[in-house]
Amino acid sequence: MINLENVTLGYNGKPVLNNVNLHMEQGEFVGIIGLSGAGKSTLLMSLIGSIDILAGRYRVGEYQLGNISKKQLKELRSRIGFIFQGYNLVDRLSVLHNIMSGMLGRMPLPRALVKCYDRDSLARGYEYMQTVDLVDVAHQRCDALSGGQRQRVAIARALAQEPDILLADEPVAALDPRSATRVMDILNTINSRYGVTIIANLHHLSFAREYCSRIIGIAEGGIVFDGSPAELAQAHLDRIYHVTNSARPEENVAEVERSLPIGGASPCPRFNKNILIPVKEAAGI
Ligand SMILES: Nc1ncnc2c1ncn2[C@@H]1O[C@H](COP(=O)(O)OP(=O)(O)OP(=O)(O)O)[C@@H](O)[C@H]1O
Repeated sequence: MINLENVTLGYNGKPVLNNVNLHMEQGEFVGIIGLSGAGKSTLLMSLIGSIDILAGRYRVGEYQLGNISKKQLKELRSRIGFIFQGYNLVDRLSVLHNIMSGMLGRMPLPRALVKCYDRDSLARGYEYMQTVDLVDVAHQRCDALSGGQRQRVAIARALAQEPDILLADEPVAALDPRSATRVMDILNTINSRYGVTIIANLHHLSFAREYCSRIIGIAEGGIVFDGSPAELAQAHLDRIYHVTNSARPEENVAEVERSLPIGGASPCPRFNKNILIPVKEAAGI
C-alpha cells in the first residue's frame, strides 16, 4: 500500500511536484504519463526514498518516508525492484548470473559473498528466466544481447528480488515496437502472476491505455489526472501534453514535439536518455 497526503517533492528545497494526494493498493498496474520534465521520474524515485519530501505524509507499506532510518530504507528498497533505462547489467556475466544476482540482497552475507545459491533459488531463477523468455540464451554474456533482451534480463533480475513493487522508468522508450510490446506483455504477466504492483513511466500513451489499470497524468507541477484508461478523455490529454487549442492544428503538434526529448539528451541530469518517441501518438493527437 502506498499513501501520499499533501506531499510536495523537490530538489534542494525547490518543489517539483506539489500537494500530491495518491493512494495505491497492492497489485495495481499504474502508468505515469506527462511531458518531459513534468516530474514522472521524480515521483517514481520518491518511492524508494531518493527524493526530498518538502511537505506532507508519505507512506510506502509500513514505512513512513521522510522520517525513515537508514536500516528501514534499506529494507524498503529490498522490497522494491527498479528497472532503469540503461539496464544496469553486468555485461561480462551471463544472463542467468545477472538474474540470480537479484537474490543476493536477501541472502545471508557469507553465502552472498561467494554467490552460493541453493537449489530452490536456482529453480526460481530458472522460472523468472522462463517468464521473460530468455532460457535459450541463459549462458550468453549480457553484452552480446539486443536492447530488448537486456531489458528482459533487467526485469527478471528485479523479479528475482521478489519485490512487492516494480518501478520502471520508461521501460520501452528505447525499444522497437515489437520488443516494446514484448516487454509490456512481460510486465503484465508479472503483475497478474505474482501480484507485483507495477508503476511505469510511459512515453507511449497507447501502451498506457492498453496495459495499465490506472493512469496518472502529471502536468503543472502536480497530478492532473488519476483514473482508468477509459476515463482518460481528450481534455485531460490536452492538459497533460499542454495542447492549448482544442482544434489541435499542426502548430500544436509542433508545440508538443518541441517539448518532448526527441533524439536529444534528457534535461534530467540523472539519466542521459536518448530516445525517439512517436510524437503524435505520445500526445494522443
Ligand atoms: N537531480 C536533480 N536536481 C535538480 N533538479 C532536478 C533533478 N532531477 C530532475 N530535476 C528537475 O525536476 C523536474 C522534473 O524532472 P523529472 O526527471 O522528474 O521529469 P520527467 O517527467 O521524468 O522527465 P523525462 O520524461 O525527461 O524523464 C525537471 O525540471 C528537472 O530538471
